[in-house]
Amino acid sequence: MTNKITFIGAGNMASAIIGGLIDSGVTPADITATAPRESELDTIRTRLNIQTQTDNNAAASQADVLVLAVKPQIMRDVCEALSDTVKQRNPLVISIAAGLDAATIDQWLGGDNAVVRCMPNTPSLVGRGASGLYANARVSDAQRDVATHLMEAVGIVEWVEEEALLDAVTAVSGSAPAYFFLMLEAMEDAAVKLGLPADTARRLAIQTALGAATMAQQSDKDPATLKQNVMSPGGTTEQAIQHMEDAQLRTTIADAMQACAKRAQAMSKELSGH
Ligand SMILES: NC(=O)C1=CN([C@@H]2O[C@H](COP(=O)(O)OP(=O)(O)OC[C@H]3O[C@@H](n4cnc5c(N)ncnc54)[C@H](O)[C@@H]3O)[C@@H](O)[C@H]2O)C=CC1
Ligand SMILES: O=C(O)[C@@H]1CCC=N1
Repeated sequence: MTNKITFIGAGNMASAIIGGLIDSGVTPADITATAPRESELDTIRTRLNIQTQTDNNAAASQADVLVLAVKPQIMRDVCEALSDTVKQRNPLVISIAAGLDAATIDQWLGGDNAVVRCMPNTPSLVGRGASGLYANARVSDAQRDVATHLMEAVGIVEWVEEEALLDAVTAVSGSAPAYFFLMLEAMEDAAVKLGLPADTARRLAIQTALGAATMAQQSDKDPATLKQNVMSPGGTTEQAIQHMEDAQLRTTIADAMQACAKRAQAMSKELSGH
């Protein structure tokens, strides 16, 4: 990819994506990241050998792709201050901010922009991310490919054709690393109650999660079948799964994901002001 890419914001998500891009062969000199403080930029420049800037407009004036990676609460100020530069340069804009719709980002940037909205997740930090992407009508097929390439540097990419579906993406992948971390916490606690040392329990639970996810990814069998394959009739797993079913774990998960998607919708209204 020969495009010049500018990241507005150089925090966790931006540095994860930049690291992935460099690993996938993008020339570090083609990447610029911005942040208000030199001290933060020093770290990322030394580590990744990219260009850095404290002036967002100077960085955006070079960009073919402009990735907006600041917190949603400051996005309005950041976008409005970039609007003149963006009008002149006309880059592909990719926003990774949670809860801000493409039309709002476009409006804050002055209108008529090609905007891709992306919902990534934190496993992007280790190259195992899952991102949902939505493009507004101004995004060309070539620009879609650029956005796909960019986010595939840190994981898998799934496009949605209706923006509202990004709320479902938030529920199933954006927020979902936390569900699995909760499961790991609970399993470790329970194993300690059964007598195992905490560090042993943690290692076993983490490896099991990794193994189960890898099997689910590599097998041609669906998760229900893989689950059934662990459950010997009259055996131990059957007892555990029956307990989870009786306790309505599926309903709990469905309700939690509904609450997550609902909050994504509400955040969008709060942040965009409509
Ligand atoms: N952490 C997560 O699980 C997910 C985060 N996101 C989104 O990613 C975005 C970034 O999140 P993180 O990287 O976790 O945050 P972070 O706090 O690590 O990074 C934010 C960056 O913005 C910089 N910044 C602050 N003011 C700025 C300004 N005026 N101009 C330029 N840069 C400025 C900060 O110095 C920092 O480098 C957020 O919009 C968040 O909603 C999306 C999905 C998942
Ligand atoms: O909890 C949040 O609001 C953000 C969005 C997805 C993950 N973290």
